[in-house]
Amino acid sequence: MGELVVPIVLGIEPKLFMGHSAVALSDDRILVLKGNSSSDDCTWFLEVDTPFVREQKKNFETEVVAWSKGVIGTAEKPIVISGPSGVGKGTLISTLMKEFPDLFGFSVSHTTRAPRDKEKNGVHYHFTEKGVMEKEIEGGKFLEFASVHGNLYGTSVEAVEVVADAGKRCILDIDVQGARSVKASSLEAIFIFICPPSFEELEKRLCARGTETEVQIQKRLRNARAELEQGNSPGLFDHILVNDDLHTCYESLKKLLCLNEGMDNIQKPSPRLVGLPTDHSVSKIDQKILIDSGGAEVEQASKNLYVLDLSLLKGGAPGRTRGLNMYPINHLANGVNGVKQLS
Ligand SMILES: Nc1nc2c(ncn2[C@@H]2O[C@H](COP(=O)(O)OP(=O)(O)O)[C@@H](O)[C@H]2O)c(=O)[nH]1
Ligand SMILES: Nc1ncnc2c1ncn2[C@@H]1O[C@H](COP(=O)(O)OP(=O)(O)O)[C@@H](O)[C@H]1O
Repeated sequence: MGELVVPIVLGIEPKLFMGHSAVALSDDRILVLKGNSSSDDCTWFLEVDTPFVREQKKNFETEVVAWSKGVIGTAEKPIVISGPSGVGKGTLISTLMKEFPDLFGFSVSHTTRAPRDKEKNGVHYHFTEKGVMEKEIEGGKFLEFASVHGNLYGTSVEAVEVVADAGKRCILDIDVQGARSVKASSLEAIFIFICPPSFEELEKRLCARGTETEVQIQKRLRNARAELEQGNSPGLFDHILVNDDLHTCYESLKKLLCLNEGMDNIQKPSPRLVGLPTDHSVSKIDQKILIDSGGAEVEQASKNLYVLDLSLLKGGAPGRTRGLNMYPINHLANGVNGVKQLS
C-alpha cells in the first residue's frame, strides 16, 4: 500500500541468535533458520498472512505478524475429555497416565477455584487469582477458557505445548464449553465425552468424593443436566463412553486409543537429527529447503547438505508449526548425487 506500518508481533519470539537465513514461503510466512542452534530450535516461522494472522488482523484492526516455532515430526492428536463433575474423568485420566507415563502428559489448566486438600499447584492446576487470570486472558495466553460452576478455568497455549515438546500425547480435562472452543481452534484433537450410568449414581459419586460442600454439589448437579444434554448432542464429541463399571470403561477408553493391541503400533517420537552452524546458506526447491552448512572438501560435501521438508507442514501460530522433516542429504543417496533427487 506504499506506507510503512509497524505491526503488532504476536507469539513467543526466538531467543537472540547470531546469524540467520530467511526464505519467503508462498505469500503467507517467512521461514527463519537460526544459526548456531540445534535441530529443535533452529526452525522458526514469521507468519504474515496465515489464517491465524488474518483473524488477528481483524481483531486488532491493524497489521499483525506472529512467530511460531517449527517442530520436527508430528505429535499425535491431543485428547479432550469432558463430562459432568463426579463422572470419573480424573480417575480415568490418572489411571491412563500411570499405566502409560511415557505416552501421555496432562495439560495443567489454570483455575480461580480454591485447591482441594490433596491438590498441588502446578500439578493438578495452576491456581490463580481472578484478576491475574483475567489479565492473562486479555493478553492472549489461553487456547480456551470458560466460567464453570462459578470459577474461571482455562488451558494455556503453553500447557499443551509443554506436553507435545516432551514428545507425549496431551490429555485435556475440560468442560463442554472448552471442548467447543478447542474444536473451533487450530488444535486438531480427539473429543471424548464421559457419561454417568444414571443421574442418581452421579450424585452418589459426587457426595462420596467429599471434596465439595452441599451447596457446591447441588450447583454441579444442576450444571450436569445441561452438560449431559450438550455432550450427547451430535457434532461435538467423537466418542461417548458410559462410566458404569470403572474397569470396563477404562478398557473401552484404551481400546479407542488403540492401546490394548500391544505396544508395537505406538509411534515413538522421531530422533533429533542435526544442528545448524552459524555459517550456512539455504535454497528453496518446491516444498523442500536445501541447507548447506558450508566449508567442506568436495568428497565431504554431501555430509554438509541437509533437506528441510515442509510438504507436511501443519498448523502455525500460536506456538508451534509441526510436521517438519529434516535429514542429511546422504540419507537419500551416497555422495553429492543425492541432490538430484530434490528436483
Ligand atoms: N473450559 C475448561 N474447563 C476446564 C478446565 N480445567 C478443568 N475444567 C473443567 O472444569 C470443571 C470443574 O473442574 P474441577 O473443579 O476440577 O471439578 P471436577 O469436575 O469435579 O473434577 C470440569 O468439568 C473440568 O473438566 C479448562 O482449562 N478449561
Ligand atoms: N466407575 C466408577 N464407579 C464408582 N465410582 C467411581 C467410578 N469412577 C469414578 N468413581 C469415583 O467417583 C468420584 C468422582 O470421580 P472423579 O474422577 O473425581 O470425577 P471427575 O474428575 O469427573 O469430577 C471419585 O470418588 C471416584 O473414585
